[in-house]
Amino acid sequence: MKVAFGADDNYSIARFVVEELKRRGHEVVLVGSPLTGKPYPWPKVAVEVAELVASGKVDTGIVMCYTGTGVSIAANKVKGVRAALCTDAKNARGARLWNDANVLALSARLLSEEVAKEILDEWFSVEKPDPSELENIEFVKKLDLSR
Ligand SMILES: O=C[C@H](O)[C@H](O)[C@H](O)COP(=O)(O)O
Repeated sequence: MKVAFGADDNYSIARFVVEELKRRGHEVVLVGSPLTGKPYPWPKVAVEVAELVASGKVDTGIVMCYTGTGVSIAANKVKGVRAALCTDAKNARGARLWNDANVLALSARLLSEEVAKEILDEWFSVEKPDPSELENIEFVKKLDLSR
């Protein structure tokens, strides 16, 4: 898969996730600090990754900041993006299965290498949302609260 990855700082766990994605055979498009090594504002990281996902230039996106909250909030401002802050594998599975999430938000503060691998396992193993959730997912897709 083609995966956009962005982080606001050059966290060691960010570098680990990028290497893990490549090891799994994904093509990684880097946004922000893992590319430049310099701090990059979290809203910019999130919106740049989200726009790559919304435009279909990549298959999925991963955003990371210290808490994971800022990037998840900002990514969700981009129409067509459903970003989910996931702190463990079960929530990552739920986000794909029940929410059809297309951007994974991660917390550099909380994430260990072991949990990162478990989260990626689930994120990439769910191919389609649960049919029983399609009505809810479609409802969310149609939401446009911009005034
Ligand atoms: O939600 C925001 C993120 O957790 C940031 O990573 C955190 O605020 C640190 O950002 P900065 O390095 O700009 O202080």
